[in-house]
Amino acid sequence: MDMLLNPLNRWRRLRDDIPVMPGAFPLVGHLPAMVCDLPRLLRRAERTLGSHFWLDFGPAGHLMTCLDPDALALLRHKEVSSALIEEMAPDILGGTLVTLDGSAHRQARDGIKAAFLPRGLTEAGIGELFEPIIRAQVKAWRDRGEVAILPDTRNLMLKLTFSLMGIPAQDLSEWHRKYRQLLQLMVAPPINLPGMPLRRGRAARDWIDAQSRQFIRDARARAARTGLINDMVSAFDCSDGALSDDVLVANIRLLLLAGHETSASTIAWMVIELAQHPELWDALVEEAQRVGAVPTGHEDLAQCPVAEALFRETLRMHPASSLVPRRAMQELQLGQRRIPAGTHLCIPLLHFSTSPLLHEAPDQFRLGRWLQRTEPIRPVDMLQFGAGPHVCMGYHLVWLELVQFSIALALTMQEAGVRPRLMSGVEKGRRYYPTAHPSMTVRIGFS
Ligand code: HEM
Repeated sequence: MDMLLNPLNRWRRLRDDIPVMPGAFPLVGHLPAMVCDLPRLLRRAERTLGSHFWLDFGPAGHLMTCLDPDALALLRHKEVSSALIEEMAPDILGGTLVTLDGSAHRQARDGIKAAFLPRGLTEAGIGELFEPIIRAQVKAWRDRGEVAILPDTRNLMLKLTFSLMGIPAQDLSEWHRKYRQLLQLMVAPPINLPGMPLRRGRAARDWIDAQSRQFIRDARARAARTGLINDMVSAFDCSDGALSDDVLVANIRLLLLAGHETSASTIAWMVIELAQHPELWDALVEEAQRVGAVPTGHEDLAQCPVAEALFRETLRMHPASSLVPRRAMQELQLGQRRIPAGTHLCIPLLHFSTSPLLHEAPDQFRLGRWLQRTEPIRPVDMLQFGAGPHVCMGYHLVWLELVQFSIALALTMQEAGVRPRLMSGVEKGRRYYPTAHPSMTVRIGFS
């Protein structure tokens, strides 16, 4: 960690009476430590400064980070705005519904949300659409015998996301490259020169948006085609000009991005955990053999409690969205502190997801905490998806695809008499921000 903090920035300062975490670098602030070892940064800040402190997000400025569980209530607070997200990532998320508040947000969300609820997913036959794609991917892994897991789950998620949206899966490797460049904008230094991440990221955003405009034109030309883009275009065209094509393009960009990185990382972690816990693999195989086929409808998911527990525990231990930004619109009480109006806030989902205040033995990967519970899932049990008006729209979709994936993996590998095995270390190279994911080099063998 010491290497990731600036040794020349040691003095303690206060802003609005709240301590600023020392160790920020010029231009990039605490971003190096946030990207490479966020848990340790948060632990150190808590130990030395208490539950409220400022982190320096480089170009995005300082965000007041709160480790008191009261911070979770900010996600539902009427006087807390999401507009800060647009200021922090204008090139990636500008104009998307995740940055809007109040009725503007509701209007944009209403146009899409039904398609992501269990009924919408079932009516559109998403489970049936995904099943052969997932099956083909795990069969390819079985045949190859060993894979670099994250690049492969990203590839799988891109295929699934494209099929969901109704986009033909062409140029997947080019899309991957553009995604990586786009995401770099979240941590890019503000230097707009050729070859720099900022310049490359903006070019990637323009490329992705140009593709989306073409998809929209195609959807309008062939209105009978199915897929989410078609539904979105129809909903937007019915809004009598209230919603422009720019909004549509921005929200397609959001959906392509939101559904890709986060789910790919979660699936990769799921396989890594299965490779590290042979007893969990055995329990999953037993369940897969009992159900006998990959489930396709939401109503079938209840038959797969082990796979569901695996989905929930993987996300609890490895939440893909680690930090959520907000702005206080008026003075707020947060834990023991008064927070002035206008304060930029950071809600560390990663911290709460693995907090002993919310979970017994939080560092242990235990399916039992889900399998043995008798009460229904509460919002705090799925905080990895946020909460309140902006709660993730992809929750039911991710649940479906992760259960489908784990059952398909267990059936395919069991038939071949093999199981997943970890072929490399997992700690080196893992990342926590802007999205959390395992190292690109983690390898899994099937033998
Ligand atoms: C493991 C996978 C995923 C995780 C951990 C995750 C996490 C999150 C979180 C934390 C938020 C709230 C952001 C905020 O409050 O500022 C969010 C919002 C959102 N997510 Fe997800 N997400 C996942 C997958 C997906 C998928 C598959 C889709 C769709 C294809 C999706 C679509 C969205 C959208 C559209 C929003 C914005 C909702 C709004 O602002 O009203 N997500 N997600």
